[in-house]
Amino acid sequence: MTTPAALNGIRLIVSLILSISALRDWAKLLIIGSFFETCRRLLATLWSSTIDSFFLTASFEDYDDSYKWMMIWLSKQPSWKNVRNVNISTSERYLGNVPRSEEELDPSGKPKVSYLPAVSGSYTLWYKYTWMRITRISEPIPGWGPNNRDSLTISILARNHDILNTILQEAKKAYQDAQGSSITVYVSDSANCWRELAKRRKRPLDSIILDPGIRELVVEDAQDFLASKRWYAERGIPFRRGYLLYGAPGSGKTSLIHSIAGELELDVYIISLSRSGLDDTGLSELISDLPERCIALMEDIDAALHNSLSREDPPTPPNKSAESIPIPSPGLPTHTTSRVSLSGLLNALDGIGAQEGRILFATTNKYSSLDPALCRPGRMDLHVEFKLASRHQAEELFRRFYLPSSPKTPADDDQEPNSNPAQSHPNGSTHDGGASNLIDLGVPENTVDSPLPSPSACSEKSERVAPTYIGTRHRGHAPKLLSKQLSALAAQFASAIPEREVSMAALQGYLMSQKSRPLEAARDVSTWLQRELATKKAESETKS
Ligand SMILES: Nc1ncnc2c1ncn2[C@@H]1O[C@H](COP(=O)(O)OP(=O)(O)OP(=O)(O)O)[C@@H](O)[C@H]1O
Repeated sequence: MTTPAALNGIRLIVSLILSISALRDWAKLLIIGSFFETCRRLLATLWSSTIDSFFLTASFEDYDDSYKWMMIWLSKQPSWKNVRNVNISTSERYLGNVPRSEEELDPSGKPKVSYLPAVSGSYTLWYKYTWMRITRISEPIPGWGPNNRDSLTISILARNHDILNTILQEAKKAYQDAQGSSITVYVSDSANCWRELAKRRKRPLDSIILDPGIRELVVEDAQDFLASKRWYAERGIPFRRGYLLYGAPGSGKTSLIHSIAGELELDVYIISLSRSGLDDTGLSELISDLPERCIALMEDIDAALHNSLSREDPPTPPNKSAESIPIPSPGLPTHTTSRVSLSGLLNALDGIGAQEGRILFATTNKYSSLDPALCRPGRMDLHVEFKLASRHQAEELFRRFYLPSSPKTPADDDQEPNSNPAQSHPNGSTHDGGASNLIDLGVPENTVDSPLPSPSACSEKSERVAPTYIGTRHRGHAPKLLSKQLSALAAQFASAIPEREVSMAALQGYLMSQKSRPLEAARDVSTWLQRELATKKAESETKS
């Protein structure tokens, strides 16, 4: 209870304080200030709740695919082109590395410029009679040095989510349409996280020329597997499938896997067992982070075995620095200090089965050197052998290589001027009247490029100094051949190829050297072949 004496005391103190004029002024200031601050806060709350009820705000972070959707969508907006202060970009990075369609490329094949929101810029845009504000912010990521994280914020003057949903659907579709023609390839980084390496155009399956039935065997098996999820679940069998493609180098193993990925619309995750710093735990992490439907690819698994895998955890090699260990396969890290053990790999492969719908592809050139435990069903269910080129493959490769890329005109079928290329003029022009312009190789006789000219061969007997080079030059396009001519040339080419002696990659390399000269390609293949086989023999003698 407050006694009257205490009340009198308080009253006395207050009147004493108020009697000091400065204190009185401060009190007034305090009250007025508080009043205005309260009003300001009220107004701010009112404003933000008004904004919230009229505006929709959505944020997109650059680590999420939706950011790429929006960037693509924005770059395609007609009204966006009128915006001032934009970033001009020809880089694929901001647009998710999606391959551009033909309309988005300039005549030289380079991407046309894209207008992108400038960093720290705000823009207003009209879309379907709706006003919106777009802000792009770039902020440093703490602890990641100069790396920045981008985000895009879109505020739309709308009461409900319909317009945002429409934009998102449209943006996603634009992205997927662009992606429809490509597959994404991922690799793991040193922190054992998957990161996008590249987008690759889908390779048509029929461009992989194998012995009859092989391509269909693998593709149909994979298709059937993906469609059998329930079958596996009902029987309690882990929903997994492993393919081991083995055989000659350059026979199309990797190409087939990428092509199948395109056919099945699956992304490819490259697991490099020989990656520096990778150990059993890291491998399990990587595998458990794979998405539900994808292709996990382990290339040259024998090289990884040879270099880094053992039954037990391998000891650190004495007196041998990580840098001195050779690289097992191209495109992968240059040095290996991988500490993956075979048992770790086997466990990880079984772990793959625990996840739904993953397909594992492994390739090797040394089938016999693989541990039987690795190859057993359940880990590698289907083993497919890839051999050196057969005559059939050589013929098909030739046919595809010189197939005209422009659409076939009816005139091609109507005019069949000279179906026997052996009768054509040595320089490639035919002598049959009206259709002679269909084949005009435009090269003088005896000007066949050597596929791998020695530097000295390239630089000799020329008055002006000829460029010195190794490799084959890329020259123009082949003349248009009629289908009969193409078949005859392909047969002539294939008849010179011995069964299973050279790889498809070597044949492709030879045809590249004759890119615009199909007649010479068929005519001179024997000469090239002799050289090729002699080189191979010399190489194998050096090895043994
Ligand atoms: N069967 C084939 N059909 C079409 N092209 C082929 C075929 N085999 C190889 N090639 C061509 O040869 C090149 C190398 O092929 P790829 O990398 O697929 O061979 P690989 O068997 O995986 O070789 P490696 O075992 O050395 O990795 C590619 O450019 C590919 O186009």
